[in-house]
Parts: sequence; C-alpha cells; structure tokens
Amino acid sequence: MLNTINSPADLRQLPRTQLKPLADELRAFILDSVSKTGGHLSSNLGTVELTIALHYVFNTPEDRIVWDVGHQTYPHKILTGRRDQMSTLRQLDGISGFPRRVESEHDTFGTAHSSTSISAALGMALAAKTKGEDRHAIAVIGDGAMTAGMAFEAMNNAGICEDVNLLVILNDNDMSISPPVGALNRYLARLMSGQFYAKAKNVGKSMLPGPVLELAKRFEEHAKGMIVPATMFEEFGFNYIGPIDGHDLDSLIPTLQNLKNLKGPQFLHVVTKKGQGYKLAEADPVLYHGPGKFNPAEGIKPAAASKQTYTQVFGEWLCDMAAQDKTLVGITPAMREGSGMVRFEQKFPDRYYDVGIAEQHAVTFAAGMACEGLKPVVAIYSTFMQRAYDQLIHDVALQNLDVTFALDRAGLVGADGATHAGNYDLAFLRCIPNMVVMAASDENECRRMLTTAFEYKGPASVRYPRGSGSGVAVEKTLTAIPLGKGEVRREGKGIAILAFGTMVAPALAAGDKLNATVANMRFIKPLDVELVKQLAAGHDALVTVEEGCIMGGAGAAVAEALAEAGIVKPILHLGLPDRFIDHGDAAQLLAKCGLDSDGIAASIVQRFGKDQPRLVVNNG
Ligand SMILES: Cc1ncc(C[n+]2csc(CCOP(=O)(O)OP(=O)(O)O)c2C)c(N)n1
Ligand SMILES: CC(=O)[C@@H](O)[C@H](O)COP(=O)(O)O
Ligand SMILES: [Mg+2]
Repeated sequence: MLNTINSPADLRQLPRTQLKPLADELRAFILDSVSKTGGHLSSNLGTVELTIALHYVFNTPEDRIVWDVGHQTYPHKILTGRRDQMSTLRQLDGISGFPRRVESEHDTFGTAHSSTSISAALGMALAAKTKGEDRHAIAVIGDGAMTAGMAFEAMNNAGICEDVNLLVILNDNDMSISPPVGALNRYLARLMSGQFYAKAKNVGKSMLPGPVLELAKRFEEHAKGMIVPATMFEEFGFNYIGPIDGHDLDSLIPTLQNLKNLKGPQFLHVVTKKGQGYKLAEADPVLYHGPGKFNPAEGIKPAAASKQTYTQVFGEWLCDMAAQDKTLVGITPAMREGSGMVRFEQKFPDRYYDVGIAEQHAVTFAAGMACEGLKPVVAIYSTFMQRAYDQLIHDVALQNLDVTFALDRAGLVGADGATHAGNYDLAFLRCIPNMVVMAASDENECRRMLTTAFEYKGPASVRYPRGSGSGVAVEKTLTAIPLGKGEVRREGKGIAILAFGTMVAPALAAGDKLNATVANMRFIKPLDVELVKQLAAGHDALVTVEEGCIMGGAGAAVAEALAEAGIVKPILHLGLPDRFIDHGDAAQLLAKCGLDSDGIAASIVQRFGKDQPRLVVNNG
C-alpha cells in the first residue's frame, strides 16, 4: 500500500480501516531503510501513527506542520513523496535527515536545533491571520525539546493570542536522547499517570459541601476546572487535551478532527514510545537513537575495538581530572552519551549535571558555580554553543569566570549536515575578551589542551572534531601546554603553512609535497604572535588552514597580527567557504572544500605557483 502513497492527498483517499496496515508497512519500511543508511531510528518509529493522523486530518501542505528538531520526520518524508529517496538519506547529494524548505513544500520550516517549533508555528499562524488566510499551524514538539526556554517563550506569547489557529502537539515519549531530566519531566509523568486528576479531584471533593459535591459529580467533565487545578498548559492560555495514546489511530484521528474545529491556542498531549514496534529499540532507545548501519535481524553489535574517539578522550580526561580536583563539576545540556559523560556520571554522580536541552542555562549555571569557587566543565557541541552566545559573553567572559568549554563536533560533522556543523566557533569565540581558544591537532594534544583550559583561571575552550583522529597514544598524565605557544612541526622553504587543529595532519602531508614549513599553531587566542612574525620573516608567503569559516576565523587572526606588526606578506587563507555545507561523509566534504592534503597543496600551487620559492603573487 505504501507504494501507492506519493503525497498526503493519496493518503487522504484511503478508508480509515486501511490506516493501521499502512502504519505497519511504514514502520517496517523505516526500519529497513534506516538499517541500510544509518540515521535517527527510535524517534521515527515513535511518530508513525501521529504522522499518518496529521496528514490524514489536516490539509497539508496548506496547513503547516512544524516538526521540532525534525529528527523524527522520516515517516513524514516518506508520505510526502520522498519514499524512493530514503536510500540517499544524509548522504552527499541525498535528502537531509531533517526538514528543509528547499527539499519539499511539506517541509514548512527547517529545524534540527531543538525547541523552535512553537515560535515558528505561531509566526505562521499569526501571519495567516494577518493575511486573512484560513489555515492551521501545528507544532509537534517532544518532551525533551519542551524543556528549552525557547519553547516557553513561545508558549508565553501564544497563550494570549486568543483566536489564533495554532495547535501544539506534545509528543511525550518520556525520553530525550537519554532519559529526560528536570521538573517538567516529573510533571508530565504525573499527568500521564493520571495521578494529577485523581489526586486533585479527591482533594477538591473532600473540601466541597454536600450539595456542591453532587453538582460537581453531575458536571464532573465540564466542571473540571472548578474542582481540579488546570494543567500548566491551561494556565498558559491553551486548551489542553490529553494525554492520549499516540499509537492509537482511533484516538488520534477523532481528537485531531475535533481540535481542527476549535479556535485559539490548542495543546494536545500524546503519549508515544520511542522505538515502537522494534523490540530492540523499545528496550534500548538510547542505543537506537541515531545508529549507523546495522542488521535489523541481529540488532546493533558492539563495534570491534578501534581508535579512540575524541569524545572518549574527553570522557577519560574528565574522570581523571575530577579524581584529582574535587572542585570539578561536569555539565551537559542533554548530551550525556554524545559528549562522552556516561562514565563520569557513574563515577561522580554528585558532580554531574544534565540540565536538559538548555544550553543558555547550562552556561549561566556554570557561571554561578564558578562564582562560588567550583570549576565547571561545560561539555557542549560547537553548534549548540551558538545558542548560549550571550550567556558566554555576558555571564562568563565579562566576569572573567573560570569555566572550561569542551567543544565537541567542531568543524564538519558529516551526516547531520549544515545545521550541526561546528564551523563558526573559532570566529565567534576569538573576538570575546578574556577567552582562551584552542584547537586540538590530535588526541593527545586534546587531553593536554583540556588540562591547559582547566588550569587557566578564566574562560577557555578546546575544540575537537566528531570521531577519531590518527590514533596517537594518549598519555595518562594531566599535563598542560604553555599558554599561547605554537610549534613548528616541519621545516621547509618558501611557504609556511600555519595550521590549526584538525588541519595540522593534512597540512603536514601538503608540506611534504611542497617542501613547505608547517606549524601547529594550537592557540587561536592568545595567538603565538612571535611565531607568526618568525615564520613571516623566514618565508616568502604564509598560508593559514583551519576547519572553520575563513571569515573572522584563525587565519583572520594571523592577518590581523601581521597588520598590527606592520608586516606585509603574501598570505593565503584556507578554510570553510562562506556558504552552508550540506550533509555527506565528513572526509568527502572536507575534500570538496579543498581541505585534504591534495586540496591544500593544490590551492597553494594555484595561488603561489609550483616552483618554490618563486611566488606568483597576483594581488600584491
Ligand atoms: C538546541 C539543541 N540541543 C541539543 C540537541 C540534540 N538533540 C537532538 S534530539 C534531542 C532529544 C530530543 O528529545 P525529544 O524532543 O523528546 O524528542 P524524541 O527524540 O524523544 O522524539 C537532543 C537533545 C538539539 N538538536 N538541539
Ligand atoms: C538530532 C540531534 O541533534 C542529535 O541526535 C544529533 O544528530 C546527534 O549527533 P551525533 O551523532 O554527532 O551525536
Ligand atoms: Mg522525547
């Protein structure tokens, strides 16, 4: 049946009785497809029925669905004409793992960073009202995403928009990537268990005099608001419905049909299960949150021991440093597994803080702890650090507080694409006063830099990429490196390549090809200005290389230092171009950006000519 559905219009032709078999087919298709490509599995198995029901009841794409995070949109992609493209998911030139406006008219809003859906849907709903258009805007948000401040900023705004056509659906599967945290989660658990109404009703009834109790019994459903406290969503100005079973089409469809006819901000609470229908994912939704390829009959097998990832290097360093320094506290905004903090939580539960999807809070929370003499380490993906930029400047750096930032997933991340690429941190961190900014060139240097950052009395960051490095041995000691000192790794002639972080290895290979000098600059800030001057004095031209945006990045710091010193020298900046880079294999993407050794060498030859040290300088 799935083969006959090429758009939601086809879906809406089906009789209701066919929807359940369709859901079974769709779920099997997703499991098969994701097991071959890798991707987000558990969340997508959980949204099969909800997706069918939404497209069945609403007139999509005229009615707008905004999927929060968007990692749960595979059923939506399949039902909106992209079934055959699922085999290209998250690969170079294939379809994205997230909704993208350029990909389909059904992807009404690009998402991937969480908790934006209510704001965007409210914007759409009010735009429709302003333009006199009669359409619905629906935000589908998970219980994890609901913990972010942005979601509540939007609820606060939406709750006073009395006649707006907005429906917020809370997809509550009692999971973030890892088990959910915080008071909201406890509250939702109470709502789901029914205790909320049961307890409140009893309290209410025991306080009511006889005749009023009778009246309350008669009008129990309607009088709910009189004798039970409203849910917090009602207090926000929404009409709250739920919780209902999000896998039961016979509940979902009539409920959505009813809600469709109501005006004003509506809130539907649906309960689903992450991994629904695939026993292994139901049992371990964390493992199946974003797996690589696997055999569905066998499930994910433990990978044969391979090279340590940078994330693991960080996780081990964190435990070692915590054992040595009792003031260390570790903070993650909902990325325990991804940031390598599982063992830290087990060993140091009292010093581990998962604050939920709340990057802004994570940073200011760290600032507060630092004020009291603790030494917080905020483990955060480079891309999610973007969320907490003002908190970093205003709450941490301005007060020169002692917070270490471990920036994972720096540079291109591969399959998640442009939304998750950590391309901007060097540029946005180095302009902040008091910051120390480092980029690790290998795993051992990563460990040393983390120690350096931790020992530094002020805000300091270390960036490292997704995955593993060259596999160098990582020492057990906790040794710092001298602040602001780079090192020459290869002596050559004519050209000096000033490489930052992950670009040191390909720069060394390019240096071998061209007999160029190669320096591992290590620090973006404080930049090793003496080394820059020395390299400028001894070479005909300088080349900077970084896995970050060229504009404002590490190379720009070198150019600024030269200008400051009054040195005029031909300089070539290599790095990520001024455009967003889509998903694909990370090594493939780097090569396309000219950031592998061949690309670096080719750019140097193209700019300065082949025969060292003769320079072909085009622009002075
Ligand atoms: C701002 C931001 N921080 C962190 C993440 C990483 N992340 C992606 S999905 C997810 C969990 C989301 O949980 P929930 O909204 O409940 O969706 P579920 O996976 O349970 O369907 C997290 C933390 C993100 N995408 N955006
Ligand atoms: C959707 C989301 O934001 C996360 O699930 C992310 O895809 C995880 O990325 P890593 O696989 O790099 O941890
Ligand atoms: Mg969830």
